[in-house]
Amino acid sequence: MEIHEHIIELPKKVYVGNGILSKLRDYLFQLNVLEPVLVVTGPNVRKIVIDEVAKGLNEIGKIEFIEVLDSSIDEVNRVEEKAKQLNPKFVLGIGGGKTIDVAKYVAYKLNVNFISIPTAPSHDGITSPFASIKGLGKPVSVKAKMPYAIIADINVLSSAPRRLINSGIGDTIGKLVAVRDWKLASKLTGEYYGDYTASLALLSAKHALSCTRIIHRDLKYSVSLLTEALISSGVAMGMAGSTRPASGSEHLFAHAVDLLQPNAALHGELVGMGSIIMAYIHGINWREIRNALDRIGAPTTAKQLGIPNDVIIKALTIAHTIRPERYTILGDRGLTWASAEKVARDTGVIE
Ligand SMILES: NC(=O)C1=CN([C@@H]2O[C@H](COP(=O)(O)OP(=O)(O)OC[C@H]3O[C@@H](n4cnc5c(N)ncnc54)[C@H](OP(=O)(O)O)[C@@H]3O)[C@@H](O)[C@H]2O)C=CC1
Ligand SMILES: O=C(CO)COP(=O)(O)O
Ligand SMILES: [Zn+2]
Repeated sequence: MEIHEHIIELPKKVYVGNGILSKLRDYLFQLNVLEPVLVVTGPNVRKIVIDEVAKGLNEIGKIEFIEVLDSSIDEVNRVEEKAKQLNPKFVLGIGGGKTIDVAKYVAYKLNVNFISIPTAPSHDGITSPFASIKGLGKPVSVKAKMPYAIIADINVLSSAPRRLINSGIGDTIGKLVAVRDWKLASKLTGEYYGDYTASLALLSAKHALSCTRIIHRDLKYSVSLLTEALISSGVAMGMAGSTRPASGSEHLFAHAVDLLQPNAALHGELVGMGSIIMAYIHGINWREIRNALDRIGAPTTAKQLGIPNDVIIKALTIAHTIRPERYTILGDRGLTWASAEKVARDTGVIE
């Protein structure tokens, strides 16, 4: 068997627990965080966590905050300009996926340490060495910095709006399809398939499925399970050196919808919906995925998201063009309009 040559990137420390943001100061000392520090956050998040964060950062020394509105290259450039003036030793990203991506990408460009402090369990970029930046020419993620450390406060994460929590479940359930696509590609094209990283991604998906059964009675425990699943999916990406274990045809559908109708839905919501359709095409248990998403109130129909049927069908017909180098069940030619309409109707995604 040929040995695949690769570099494994992993975070140095991962702190997970209830109310641990109050110990931010201690963690930063443990991590030898040196000033100046640039804190990248978002306008909503800043209001929610600012007091706790400010307390923790008080004794560090020179700190500056910057708020980002989206994960566009323009926002990256703005944060980078600020960073160049400050010359930070550490960049902290505090917020949802977009904020973390911008912070992570700027830290990568300037080669400074990055600490990931998620405030919503909505995506697996919490730990991955990749960032989704809009305006770089492709709707998919690019190489960025593996977080030096992650501080995941379950109190904060479980207080996030339920829609964001559900979205993280959708992003994670997507791995059931992504791993299928990867295995298929390895059989058809000879692409390297990493058994270990694929298993890790699948394990995350299985735990996300369990979350859908227990979240009604134990939100905090479910969010802690989900957070670990998101972290280990990110670790799978770091080990694989690519997002392959975590992103297949279900993500291509999500990226395609995002291109056709930007901001129509959260990333994980579209991934969840894409997973239903792609599982159907793979011939695996798509009903289990749909039922799991229904159970938690995550969207399983285009109507729930206010997305017109034509957008869903068009997205399915262009999904294979989004990342042609990554083979999936959609093949090289993708779906015709008629077959896209049929799969979307058969799965109940469109009426
Ligand atoms: N790098 C990677 O490997 C991955 C990247 N992604 C990317 O992540 C992004 C999706 O992230 P997602 O988090 O879903 O969306 P956003 O980052 O857009 O966050 C959605 C909203 O939630 C708010 N928010 C965050 N935390 C809280 C909280 N605790 N309470 C109240 N509001 C909160 C944010 O506020 P505010 O306005 O303050 O930001 C924002 O308005 C996509 O761009 C996707 O491509 C997804 C998966 C993997
Ligand atoms: O969202 C991701 C993993 O959940 C990253 O996927 P992409 O590489 O397709 O952007
Ligand atoms: Zn994703």
